[in-house]
Amino acid sequence: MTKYVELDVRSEIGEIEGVILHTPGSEVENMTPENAERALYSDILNLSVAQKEYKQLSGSLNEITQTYQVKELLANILKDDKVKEIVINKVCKIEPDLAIKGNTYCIKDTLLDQTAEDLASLLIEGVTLTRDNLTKFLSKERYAMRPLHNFFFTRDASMSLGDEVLIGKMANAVRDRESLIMQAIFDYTPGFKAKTVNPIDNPNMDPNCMIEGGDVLIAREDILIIGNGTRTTTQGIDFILAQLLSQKEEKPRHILVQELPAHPESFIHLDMVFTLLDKDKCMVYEPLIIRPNKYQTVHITIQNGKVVNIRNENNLLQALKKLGMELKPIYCGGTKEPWNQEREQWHSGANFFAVGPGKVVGYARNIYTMEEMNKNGFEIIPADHVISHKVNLADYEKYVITLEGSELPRGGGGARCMTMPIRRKAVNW
Ligand SMILES: NC(=[NH2+])NCCC[C@H](N)C(=O)O
Repeated sequence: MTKYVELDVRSEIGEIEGVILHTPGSEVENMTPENAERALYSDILNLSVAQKEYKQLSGSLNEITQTYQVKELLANILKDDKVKEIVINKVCKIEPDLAIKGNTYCIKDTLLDQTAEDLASLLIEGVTLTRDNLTKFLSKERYAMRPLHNFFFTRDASMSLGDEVLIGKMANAVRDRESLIMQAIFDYTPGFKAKTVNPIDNPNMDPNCMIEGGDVLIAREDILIIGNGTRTTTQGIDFILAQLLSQKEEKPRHILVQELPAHPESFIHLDMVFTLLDKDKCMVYEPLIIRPNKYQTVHITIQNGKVVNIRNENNLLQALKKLGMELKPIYCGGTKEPWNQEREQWHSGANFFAVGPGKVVGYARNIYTMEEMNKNGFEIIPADHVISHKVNLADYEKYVITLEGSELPRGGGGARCMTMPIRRKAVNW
């Protein structure tokens, strides 16, 4: 690592100055139809195609900003034997079978014996079960320690909020090790300056507390928009609320909560139905965000360490407008056919990652969404043209860099889900 980075993220759209990625590896293929659901997948990805598409994301982001890879960051901190021991002990705390001597899955000593690089790979890709006794031979499990199938969605297990990093309290145990790794990276990487906040360190944490980064959007320095659904519970949002209250700021701050449907699974996070694109534009899945429906929008105002108001709003856009943020919605799947809206939302068509105001990354396959973006002044630029320097991004005021996206969306997310920003420039509102 070359320079010292102070974490600082106070919007969704400020010019990006650093982002954490994880290139998908063998962990995304290592599942069977039987356990794909347990892995939180609707299908099994083809790794070579997924990696080719992923290169479009990482390659174009490399042209724009400093990128970091989880595996390299992890290997780097594990070089310190003390950190290595702390990390392994923490992993064994959340996956106790790994440390119980005589237990089928006990591999703690094997983990301790690894070099930093190998350990980093094993912690992400998993450790297969050595079938050296009858129980292990007959076991239906392939892994002693399971792969982290979802880690290329780096958005979810940790989130930058100002100069702090909130560690995700994952809804599913299969993703818990991701949070642990991200916290270790922020706590021990000498080149990062960031304070981590982890709900599980709070002795009074509500057992129902769940928070994932796909649900937490920073609209403006004083406005958080948080999805409430299968991945982030009301208790999780109350944890964030309590954090903000403890800062006792004089200036009012706002949390807008958007309730999400539990089905289909493409509604898992708020960023699958709503993302910010520019100072005055956002991407919406219209049936949920704009059209009247039973899913509530709640506005919480806090000031001087107190909740001064909590009320229902008609919808997210109206609530934002009252706070002085008037956003023009661009429709995922176009304006005409609910059929196309549904299809493109399913393929993460609403999930855009902003590298600056009016400069975003998304999937090319969602052609009706792209048509709408184009109508709204965004130039459509294939990632390959950025990587091969066929275009100069500085020539465009507003653009979408497009990733092919036939394989990656089958993992259940898009460009925003695959990026964990750690630093953005202030927005000149
Ligand atoms: N921020 C997001 N929308 N992330 C998508 C994560 C998808 C992943 N398969 C999961 O179920 O956890």
